[in-house]
Formats: sequence, C-alpha cells, structure tokens
Amino acid sequence: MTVFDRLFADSTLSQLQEKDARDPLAHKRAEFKLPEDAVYLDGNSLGALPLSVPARLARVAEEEWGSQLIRSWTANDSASVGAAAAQDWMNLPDRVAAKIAPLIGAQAHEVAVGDSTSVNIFKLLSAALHMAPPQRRVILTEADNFPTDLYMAQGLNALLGGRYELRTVPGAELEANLTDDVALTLLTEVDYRTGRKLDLASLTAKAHERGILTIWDLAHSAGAFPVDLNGTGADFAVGCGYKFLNGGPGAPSFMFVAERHHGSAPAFLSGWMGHADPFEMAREFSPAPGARRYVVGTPMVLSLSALDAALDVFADVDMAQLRAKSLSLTDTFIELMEPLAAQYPLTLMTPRNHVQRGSQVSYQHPQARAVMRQLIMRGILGDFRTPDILRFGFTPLYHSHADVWRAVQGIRKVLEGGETA
Ligand SMILES: Cc1ncc(COP(=O)(O)O)c(C=O)c1O
Ligand SMILES: Nc1c(O)cccc1C(=O)C[C@H](N)C(=O)O
Repeated sequence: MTVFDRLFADSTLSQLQEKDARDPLAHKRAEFKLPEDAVYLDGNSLGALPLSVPARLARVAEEEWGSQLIRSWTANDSASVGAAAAQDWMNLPDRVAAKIAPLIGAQAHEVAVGDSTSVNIFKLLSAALHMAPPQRRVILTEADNFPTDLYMAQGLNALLGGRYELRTVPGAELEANLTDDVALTLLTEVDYRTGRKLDLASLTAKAHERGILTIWDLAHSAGAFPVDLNGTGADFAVGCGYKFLNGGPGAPSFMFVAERHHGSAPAFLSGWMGHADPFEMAREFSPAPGARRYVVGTPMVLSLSALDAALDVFADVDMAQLRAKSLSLTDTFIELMEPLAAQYPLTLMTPRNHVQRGSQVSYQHPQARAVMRQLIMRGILGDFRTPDILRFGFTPLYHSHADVWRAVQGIRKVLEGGETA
C-alpha cells in the first residue's frame, strides 16, 4: 500500500467518522445552510448562513419595517403606538454587543457594534493616539498586516500632518521593537494569509511594561476560538461580524474599549447615535456611557438583525470545545496533506505548534491561483491569496473530520490532474 492508498483508505475515513461521532459540537452543523455538493472552507472570509437568519430578516422586513414602520425604533415610548410596536431598534447595537462580549472576554458595555472593521480601526487609532504621550511618535505594526489596517493608519497619519511613523516589522521582530518611542501597536492576532496566531497576552503585557497601548484586530479570532480581552488586559480591539461570527456579507463590525479607558478614549467620530441622549438634539456632543459612544450613525438594522440571530448559534457552545475541535480539524488536514506536500510543490505556511495556530491552514504553491480555480470547480471552496497562497479555513461549528478528508481527496485529484498551469 502506498502512502496515498493509506491516506485514502476506507479505514482512514472510518476513523475520522468515529471522531465525528464523538464530537460534542456535531449537532451545530444542522443549524447552518451548507452546500451538499461542496466543502466550504472559506468561513474565515464569509461565514455560512445560520438557518435562523432568513426568518429573522423576513420578520424585520415585513413586520418591523413593513407594518410597524417608524415605531420600531423605540420601545416603551408613549409616542409610538402600543406595546406591539416596540421593537427597540435603537438598542439593537447594544444587544448585539452583549452577545459578542462573552466570545471575546469582554463586558457588554466595553463593546460597540456598527460600521465596518476598517472604520472601527480608525476610531480606535484616533482615540489611542490622542491618549498616548505626545513624544511617542511610532505606530508599530506588522509588515504583513491585513492591508486595511495599514491603510487606515496611513490615512489617519496623513490627516494628522504626517506626525507619526508607521513602523512595519516582521512578526518575529515585534517584541524587540516595543521601544520608548512607540505610541501603540496595531496587530492582527491571526495572520490572514498564514494562519499564524500571535501571543496576544504576552505581547500586550510586554507593550504595557513599556507604556505602549495595544489595538488588536480579531477578524480571524472572534468566534473561531476563545479570546480573553479582559483576562489579558488588552486596551482596544476590533473584529468582523461576517467571518466566524456568521453575520452575513457586510455584517457590522465590533470594537472593544477596555472599561478603564472609557474616561480617556475620545469618540472622535462623534455621531448623534453615540450621544447620551440622541433625541435631545443637543448642540454639543455628550458621549453615551461606555462603548455606546462609538456607535456613530443610524444602526444598520437589517444587517444587525442578521448578526443578532446568527450569534444565537453560540449560546450553548463551550468555547474550549470549539478550540479543541478547530485544532483537531487543522491537525487532521495537515496530517492528511503530508503525502501530497511531499510529492507536490506545497509548502506549509501555518505553524504546527497549536499555540501559534488560528483556524485555517495555508500552503504556498507556485501555481496557487490555478490550483484554487480547479479546486473551486470541484467544490472545494478555499481561497487564493496573493502571491502564491492556498488558504483553507475551518469552522468548528459546522465542519466534520470527514469534510477534511473529502477536501484533501479533492486536492489530491486536482494536483494529480496537473491542470494547474
Ligand atoms: C485582519 C482583517 N481586518 C479587517 C478586515 C476587513 O475589514 P472590513 O470589514 O472593513 O472590510 C479583514 C478582512 O476583510 C481582515 O482579514
Ligand atoms: N471582507 C471581504 C469582502 O468584502 C470581500 C471578499 C473577501 C473579504 C474578506 O473578508 C477577505 C478576508 N479578510 C481575508 O482574510 O482575506
């Protein structure tokens, strides 16, 4: 039996199916709409649809918007007609924040939901730069950070007259660059290309020892594994609603501001929905208590409602079990891919070490773009990322070990077919 035969032997599949039979999260898969003829490995870009969402969206559109109209904004408002009218859209961002908070180790009043991740990065950068001592002129980030993080820092720095230096260093050199001139770090915990996970706790502690504020981008963390912002003493964080939180395309982002900074982190995008009393229509901005002050304009009710319903999927999920399953899925994938990596020009980019791994696995391949095109045609839905990366995201809420097996089988067929030039 060759390694390939062993890899695809029925016994391998049945061992994986036995693992699936013991999976405490196996029942969660039934809460999602997933393609039957494909293996969806892109939940780190767009999470799959939770089945509860379409009915919620229909209700919001038909009843809350269609029938109740303007009355849906406010509950318990005597000017709106009757208790039946009370949908309380005004507080929807806060209700969604309260569902995200336990997933990231935060208190509900430390989380604001709305706008895009990019915009929330701008809010956090502007607040943190304002708080940092003026002699600290460096924004420290990774050379390979997600582009929008870099762009937002570049744009804000231009607005501030180029006062700051955006220092981009390789991940391995971050610690050595936590120097006295650094105002803040802007780091993404899990690298979107390689899946490498930084040590959020240790880097936060070391930054604090040197008087540096930290902003964490949790785009590929929130909902993928437990995050403990309060336990690690993080200052600020931001993340996407549409990846592992499954809130749908363009879902609102969340941002976190530690309670201890509420008195000193200004909301420079000071819109009326972050005012303590929006309908007072006061002339001066007076911030709402807690993180609500970072909600800028009218809440995006349709997308907030989708995210609100999607988050209920997590209500009975033990996040430690989620992490264990994520690691088991990525371990299985790496293991099954080993004979293929030995035979074809595939280079594993994702760390084998669990503490340094998010919930995705990536390989470099010289024809990565063509390989991914073929894979997608075969129903193995991963991502190509420039310049030469094959990226496979694993969502422990809905993937099984048998899915991993199917995916590797598809990858083998594409590589063997050689139609990748
Ligand atoms: C690390 C990271 N930050 C931010 C974003 C996206 O920001 P936005 O939601 O503003 O498009 C992504 C993915 O799109 C990402 O991977
Ligand atoms: N946000 C996205 C979008 O609006 C369109 C297509 C892809 C995305 C993504 O999420 C990309 C993703 N952040 C990544 O890690 O590559």
